[in-house]
Amino acid sequence: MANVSLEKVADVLCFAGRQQRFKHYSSVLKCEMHFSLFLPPQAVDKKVPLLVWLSGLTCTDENFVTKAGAQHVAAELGIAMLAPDTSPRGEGVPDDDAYDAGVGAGFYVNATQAPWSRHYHMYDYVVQELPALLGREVTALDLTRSSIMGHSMGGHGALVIGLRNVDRYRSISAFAPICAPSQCPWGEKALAMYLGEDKTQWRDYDASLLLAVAGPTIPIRVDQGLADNFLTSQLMPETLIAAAPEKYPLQVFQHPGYDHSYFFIASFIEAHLRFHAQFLNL
Ligand SMILES: N[C@@H](CCC(=O)N[C@@H](CSC=O)C(=O)NCC(=O)O)C(=O)O
Repeated sequence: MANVSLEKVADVLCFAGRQQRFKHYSSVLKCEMHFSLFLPPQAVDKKVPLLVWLSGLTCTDENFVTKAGAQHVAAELGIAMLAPDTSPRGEGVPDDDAYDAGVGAGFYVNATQAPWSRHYHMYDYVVQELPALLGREVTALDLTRSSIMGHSMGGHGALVIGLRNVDRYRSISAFAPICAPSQCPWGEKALAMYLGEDKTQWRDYDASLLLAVAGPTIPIRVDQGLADNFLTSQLMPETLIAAAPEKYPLQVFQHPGYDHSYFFIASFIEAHLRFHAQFLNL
């Protein structure tokens, strides 16, 4: 493996914990990447569990850190939070002019189609490379206690990654997730571009299709604003609800008046952290 050492580029006191940012070379993505990590105050003298946040289209690792207001609850609950970037970036990484493709829009897949397949392996980056790196370099983390959450494209990523790795994550939550990417314009465009036109190759990245055949159950919480302008065209929570096997532990909360923004996320992030804490702090 190439150089895997971490360079700390920011470290700020926040609710008695540390809000940190790191730079490293990713051998999976073949470029330099940044990620953000919040360590709660409890990490000073014991190992703490990890909650992974996956952001949506156009985001970097910093949107969640600066807009969601999650640190005060994470500090209280003793939970670390990891926010990766949303795609590979930098010189030589292919991009697209549109906001919903290429840089900032990695869709948490392993691309198989040129030119994307050289760098766009966000699934492996989140599931394999980052946990391995953190396990080696951040001794305060207890990675046997991990959960995953996200927003929109990142909600899709959290559902897909959690459902495909039930042995690694204890719970999943999502804000306004893309629930059926095989059937909505954002998903159809991205999956065709990254995985090709053969829709059988898309199944492993469609949360509704994965949930329909879910074996071991992993608790899921979804929150959706009803004034979200992407609700009917892109997100389709009704497809996820319909796909859930009977008695599956899926909770979906609908909120009149809330839109797709980080103001919605900030309004309910505490509920998500407390949901995950039930499983992480066992
Ligand atoms: N620019 C686009 C919409 C972009 C957008 O809304 N991005 C969301 C995530 S959407 C799904 O993945 C986001 O989180 N933006 C960053 C932020 O800080 O708000 C358009 O104009 O339609």
